[in-house]
Formats: sequence, structure tokens, C-alpha cells
Amino acid sequence: MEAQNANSLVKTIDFGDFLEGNDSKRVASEILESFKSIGFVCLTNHGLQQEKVDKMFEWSKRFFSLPMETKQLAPHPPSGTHHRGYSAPGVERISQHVYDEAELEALRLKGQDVKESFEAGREDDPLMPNIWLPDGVLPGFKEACLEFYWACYELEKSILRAMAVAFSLPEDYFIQFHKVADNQVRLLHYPSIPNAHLASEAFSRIGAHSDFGTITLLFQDEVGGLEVEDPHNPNTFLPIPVIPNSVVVNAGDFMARWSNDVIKSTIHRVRSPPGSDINGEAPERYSIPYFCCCDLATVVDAVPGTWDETNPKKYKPISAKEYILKRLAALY
Ligand SMILES: O=C(O)CCC(=O)C(=O)O
Ligand SMILES: [Fe+2]
Repeated sequence: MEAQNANSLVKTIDFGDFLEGNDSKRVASEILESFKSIGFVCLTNHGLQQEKVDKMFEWSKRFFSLPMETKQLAPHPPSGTHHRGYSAPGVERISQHVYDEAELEALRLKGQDVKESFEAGREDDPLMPNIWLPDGVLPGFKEACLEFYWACYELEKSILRAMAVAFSLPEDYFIQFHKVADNQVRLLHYPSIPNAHLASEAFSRIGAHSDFGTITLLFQDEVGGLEVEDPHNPNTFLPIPVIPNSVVVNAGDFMARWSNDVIKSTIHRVRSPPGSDINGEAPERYSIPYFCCCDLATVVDAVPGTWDETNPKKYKPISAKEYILKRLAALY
């Protein structure tokens, strides 16, 4: 029997039609439908040239293949609330709404995420200044990250326009809250690891979690391994297939709040890709998520049309800054 995957639920949509203004409402509604059913959608012809994506993956590989002591020259600070720089394998441990220090410590002892990452934001962010390698180490890396960051922001704005169209709101409805690009680009490297380790509780690639922001754009290599929780079977995960030259977009916690839970911020994780065992090892994998967050000064509240007297707001309005810092603090 063919392994079940999320193919039938995560729609693959030609976004070119929206970008060119052909049938924009239909494309926007299809994206919304996929978000409603599973919180994920896959977009092709998304307008961010594949060449730029490929170049960023090359830089990512160059960065992660540096010696550990060189990568540590751009160290992520001990606290998760300054989420920038390099984190060695096992340092960040994703959690899902666990904030108690003793509980977090127990989770960290129980298992670790076997991944290394590099995080960057906009250069002029006073809250979380970027942490780069010293000048002269891997020249061009910083510029490449920032160029990719701003290219992703263009794609983000197009998707936010589509979301507004889908909710029959003015096109710039969501963009008004995403003016300064309080975003984060993350280079991820999952080293190869014995599948036996991944099958145990002690190790995972990235544990089950939802993303915190508005939407996440995910670029991945051909290895695969991303899994999404089956909305009809909690604790059952469906592999997301890899579609070449596409971007996987998932809704984060703020999109769920904005839509009064019409859209799901679905739990996902990364495991060993099915059928990719090489001598008992899961192959290494690279991915590049781009987390799109509203401007941190925003108060996130359900948008018009998603609530009324018979269907009240499910969430209280929340300060974006407070929510993000609370979730980040639980990561380290
Ligand atoms: O690497 C991936 O495919 C997913 C990463 C992810 O979910 C995250 O960093 O939040
Ligand atoms: Fe995620």
C-alpha cells in the first residue's frame, strides 16, 4: 500500500495566476481552503527566482561546513529572546506552549533536536541585532542572507495580499501590520543521524510545534522529512511531499488568531524521510524557513467577517511582541 502523505490535503497551487492578476479571487480562495483544511499550502510560480533560492542553499552549505569554532564566532546568545546567530546541534529545543522552567528542563533532558541553525533578521532591528561572523570570515555571507531576506519579504507581501482578497478585505489589510518586516530567516542543517536514534524519544530533527508568527515560507532540499499533524487524527503525522521549485507556506499562530481559527496553525515536525535510509542513517537535510511576523507593535485581533454575535472571537487581542518573546524564551 502506498504510504499516506499530506498530498491530498496540502494543495499545490500555481501562484503565478495571482501575481499576474488572472483570476486572483479563485487563487486566493484556493489558498484559503488549503489553509483551512490543514494549515499548509504549496505554491509554484511564486515569483522568487529559483536561482536566488539555490544560491542561498549554497551559502548555507558553505556556512555549516565551516569548523565548529568558526561558526561559534557568531554565537546565538544564551537567551531565546535574542534569536540571532548560530546554534550548535542540541542547543535549541523546540517546545509547544511549555513555559514552566522545570518542565522545560525535563523536556530538554528527555530529548534533543539534532539540528544546527543560523538566524538573521533585518539589519536595523533594535530589539534583536544580527550576529554575524567577524569581517573577513566567509565574505559575502551576510550580504547573501540580507538579499534573500528582502526577496522573501516581497513574496510575503504577495501572499498577504492574497489572504486579504480571500477574506474579502481591502488588499493591503494584512500588509498594514507587516510594514517593517519583523521577520527572521533561518538556515537549518540536519546532520545525518542513525534512524534508530530518530525512532527513539531521545533525538528528533525538530520536535512537534506550531510556528509563532503570521505565515512561514519554507524552502527545502530534495530530501524531505517535514510532517504535518493529520487534522482528523491528533498525534498522527503525514509526510509533506517535496515539490521541486516550490515554496511550502504554513500559517502560524497569529494567522489562526486573525482568522478566528478559521485557519489552523498546524503542528508539524521533521523526521526521517520515508524510504531514504542509507545504511541505517537518515541523510543530512538542509531547509530555509522564513518566518513572517507582523510588526511587533501590532495588537493581533480577529479580522472583520470572521466573528459575530453567534460566533464570537475565540482569542483575546494580544500584543505581538509579548507573545513572540514568550514563545522564544522557551526555546533555549
Ligand atoms: O526544516 C523544516 O522543514 C521545518 C522547520 C520548522 O518547522 C521550523 O524551523 O519552524
Ligand atoms: Fe516550524
